[in-house]
Amino acid sequence: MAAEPLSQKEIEDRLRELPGWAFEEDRIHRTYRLGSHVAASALVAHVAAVQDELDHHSDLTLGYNTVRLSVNTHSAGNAVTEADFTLAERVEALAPAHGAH
Ligand SMILES: C[C@H](O)[C@H](O)[C@H]1CNC2=NC(N)=NC(=O)C2=N1
Repeated sequence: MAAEPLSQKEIEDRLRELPGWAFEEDRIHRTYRLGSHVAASALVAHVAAVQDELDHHSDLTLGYNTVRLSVNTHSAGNAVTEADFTLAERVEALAPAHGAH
């Protein structure tokens, strides 16, 4: 199934429902802050499992107490698609249980 790039307006509308997420350079991204490095690592492991489940993978960056996700859809010519927002919503749903904000 070919993923369709979302329009600029669709991206802006979807981002309004996702505080903390932003669009930049053809990607959507968010940085989460956590209470410790181990907590941040646990979030990375959880996100990695969801990404394999969805077969959709962000660039996932672990810092000392931060986790950054940056994603677009390679198969859509590196444009932002519905699949990127599906991943963002899944991560938003699981992040609070890790103490991420
Ligand atoms: C073969 C496999 O389905 C593809 O490589 C998947 C894997 N993860 C992916 N992740 C992202 N972000 N974009 C893709 O197009 C993509 N394609």
